[in-house]
Amino acid sequence: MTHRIDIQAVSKAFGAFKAVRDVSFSLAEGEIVALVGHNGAGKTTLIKLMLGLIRPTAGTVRVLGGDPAADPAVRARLGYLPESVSFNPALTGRETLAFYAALKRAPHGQVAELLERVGLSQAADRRVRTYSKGMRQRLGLAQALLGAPQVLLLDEPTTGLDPALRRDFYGFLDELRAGGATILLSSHALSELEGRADHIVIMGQGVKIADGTLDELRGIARLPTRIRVRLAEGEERRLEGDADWRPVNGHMLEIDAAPEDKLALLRAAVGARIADLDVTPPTLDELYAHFQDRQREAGQ
Ligand SMILES: Nc1ncnc2c1ncn2[C@@H]1O[C@H](COP(=O)(O)OP(=O)(O)OP(=O)(O)O)[C@@H](O)[C@H]1O
Repeated sequence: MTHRIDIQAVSKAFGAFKAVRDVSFSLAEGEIVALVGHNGAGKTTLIKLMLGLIRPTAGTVRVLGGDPAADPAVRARLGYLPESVSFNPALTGRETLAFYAALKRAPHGQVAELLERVGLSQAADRRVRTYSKGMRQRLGLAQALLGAPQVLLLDEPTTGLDPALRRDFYGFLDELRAGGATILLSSHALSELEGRADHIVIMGQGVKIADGTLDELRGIARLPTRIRVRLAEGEERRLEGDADWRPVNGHMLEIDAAPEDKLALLRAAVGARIADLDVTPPTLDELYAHFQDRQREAGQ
């Protein structure tokens, strides 16, 4: 598989402070990767390293086969949406994008095309000061897409967007991925990443503490899956063969199933007369808390 981004044993110190320590991961073509971690975990530092804005203290950062800090041609093929995007409020959306197109030496024709693509055509000639947060974020994304980049680095892109706009935003990222773009997005909003990121890199205090698909992370963490059943009318308040089911709300039973017990417990549940069944695997929030606790216990 071709790696669009390859980070190998990268450390970055600011003076005596080590913001990133010995981090390795890679991003393949057409992949959406989420970089998650608490405030100060090192996410923005990693993005700046990928953008070539800063150089690693140790290790190598390769983007599109080159060194982003040394090769302007590599940087020209990257799109970046910063964490807090601020535009000149006196310019219109169209003027703003034309300004960035000139800076990036992107064809001027892309301005109208991208405004259309992010759904801002109607508002293109209005001043940015009149834009809502969602419209500004879409203008930011249009700016990141100038020059048709193969790699997009998006720092907290959905902060401040309402659920409908977030859905639109992720739909848009799916379209870009289908076109072959590689997308890295940093986020605190873990729940919204489920089912959206192909791959998750969890950072904690400058160190990578976990890395994998959601299923892989679940496999490593071995957290229980919650099974909840509602028994059919008149059924006894217990399930055969297991005393560990807890009664909930008087008419339901619940159990936290270890991965190896899950199927047997589900069979026991569907073998009884039940009216309903819910199976909830560990969420990304729970996995994140688990990996953070593990890191704390390891005293890193
Ligand atoms: N130029 C710098 N000089 C000194 N320390 C820095 C510099 N840039 C970042 N740091 C420190 O490095 C650590 C990692 O910061 P970074 O911005 O990468 O975190 P982050 O994961 O993006 O956090 P957030 O979610 O709050 O944006 C922080 O403790 C920060 O204070």
